[in-house]
Amino acid sequence: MSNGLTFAQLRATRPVILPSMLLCDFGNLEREVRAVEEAGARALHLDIMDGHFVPNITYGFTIIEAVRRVTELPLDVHLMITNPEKYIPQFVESGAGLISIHIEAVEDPRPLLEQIRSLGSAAGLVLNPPTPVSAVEPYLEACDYVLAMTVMPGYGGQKFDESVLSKVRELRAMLPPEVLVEVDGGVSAETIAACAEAGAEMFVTGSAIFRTPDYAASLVELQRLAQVNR
Ligand SMILES: O=C(CO)[C@H](O)[C@H](O)COP(=O)(O)O
Repeated sequence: MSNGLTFAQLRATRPVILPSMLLCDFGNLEREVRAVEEAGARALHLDIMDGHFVPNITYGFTIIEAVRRVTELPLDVHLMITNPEKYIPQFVESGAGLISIHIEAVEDPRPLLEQIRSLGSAAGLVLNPPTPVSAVEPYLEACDYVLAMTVMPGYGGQKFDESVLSKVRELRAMLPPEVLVEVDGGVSAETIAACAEAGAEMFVTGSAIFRTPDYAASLVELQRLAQVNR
């Protein structure tokens, strides 16, 4: 199976809401993937945590491969791990169409971003709430998207950090239109419009979908609120 729509095809459908599988029922993974796809999701977000870069531990290649087997949606794989350079090819092989790495995890992200692109996936650079935009600025031309974390990474269900909105604005002003700004953490019906207004066009949402009774209704509402006229 292919790794789904290309990033360019996905970008053409922005704004994009990405359900974060971290919050799904892993005992029914296939059913959850099919449910969000049927609800209208056009891409999925998968969080890889190693217990070193972040305190939590999630899952690895096996789960990415399992999700890849049941959907052709693009998989946006967020690496919250130390030494991401050891694992990029295997994540691409597992089915990751988009891969993001943390600026805080590496000395120089450029070779990794280039490697991700050379293997045919879209390359993203992530910054945590305390990290300034100046830290990622030298590498922006090697990125297809930049993920501004709106919580400290590690767990779903945290409170959205409003102070990150100014960084989203700063990034949007700096980046060419084809490079997208993504937000992740506490993104909900209450916070998504402010993110969109600041310039975000990719929205990772865990609780705001998986902790609601009707995934389709939640996705439609988030999609409506993310629509801003530029
Ligand atoms: O990266 C993450 C946590 O580190 C998750 O993607 C994110 O927190 C999603 O959950 P929620 O929308 O409930 O905040």
